[in-house]
Amino acid sequence: MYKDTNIRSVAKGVSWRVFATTTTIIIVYVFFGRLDLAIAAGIIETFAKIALYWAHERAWVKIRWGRKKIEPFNLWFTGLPLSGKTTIADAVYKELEKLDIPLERIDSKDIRELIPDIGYTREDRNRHMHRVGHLIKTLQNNSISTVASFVSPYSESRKAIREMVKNNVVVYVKADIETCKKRDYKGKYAKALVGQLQNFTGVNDIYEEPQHAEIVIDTDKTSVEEATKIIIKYIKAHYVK
Ligand SMILES: Nc1ncnc2c1ncn2[C@@H]1O[C@H](COP(=O)(O)OS(=O)(=O)O)[C@@H](OP(=O)(O)O)[C@H]1O
Ligand SMILES: Nc1ncnc2c1ncn2[C@@H]1O[C@H](COP(=O)(O)OP(=O)(O)O)[C@@H](O)[C@H]1O
Repeated sequence: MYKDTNIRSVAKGVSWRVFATTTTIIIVYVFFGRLDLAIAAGIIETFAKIALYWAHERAWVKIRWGRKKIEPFNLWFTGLPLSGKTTIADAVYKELEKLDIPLERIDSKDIRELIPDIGYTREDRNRHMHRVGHLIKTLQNNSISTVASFVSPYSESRKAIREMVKNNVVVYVKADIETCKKRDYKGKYAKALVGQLQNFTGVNDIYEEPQHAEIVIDTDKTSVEEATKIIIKYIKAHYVK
């Protein structure tokens, strides 16, 4: 959130004066044909109206009436490991930053570093999701929208998130399991496939496909750029008008 400072109000007063006073000088000159009168009117007006503009602007800063609270949304990226959640969510976040709305990026790796003692059993993941939901809810209370990316493989935890937060937009980042294995730059599938990782989604744990996702991105057919455009278009149509 940003707050208009005093100096900004003064700068606005000065910049507006350049336009407005030039107009006044032209009008006086056109009507009276006297340049001395036009310049005198311009000088008096400049000083008087910068002060009046500043007072008017600062009074309006204090008035709440007519202000609309920004409605926060939560973009929730779900999908198999290496389906492309982080890549697309990062690109979307970068675009959303340009809209100048209060925004936070929440990625599974950051949260798992923040809350390290959590595993990958169904119970642990659901507990983890509940904490993340609480975090998003707290941010939303301060009008902060979120771009969150988590495997979130179980329908019950996605349902819990939907119930906890406002304006939840589920983006199902879809990729064939074979595609994900090929994208394994983290070496996680390789480890899971030889039994070094337990409860690894897609190998020895299930991924329950979302049935009611607002947006589905098939990354086998859709590029990161195209996916970003689709998601930004949705957000602009529904939340940032
Ligand atoms: N069993 C197991 N052991 C070790 N590492 C694992 C395991 N399962 C998943 N992963 C990796 O952790 C990432 C998933 O974490 P998430 O917090 O998104 O999962 S969840 O939403 O709580 O289900 C996920 O990372 P991403 O590739 O970023 O999705 C996985 O690479
Ligand atoms: N269409 C696509 N959408 C998203 N990622 C893609 C796509 N095509 C290839 N990739 C690659 O797949 C990998 C996905 O990794 P990442 O975004 O970390 O996945 P996740 O967060 O789901 O584990 C990246 O290396 C990315 O460049």
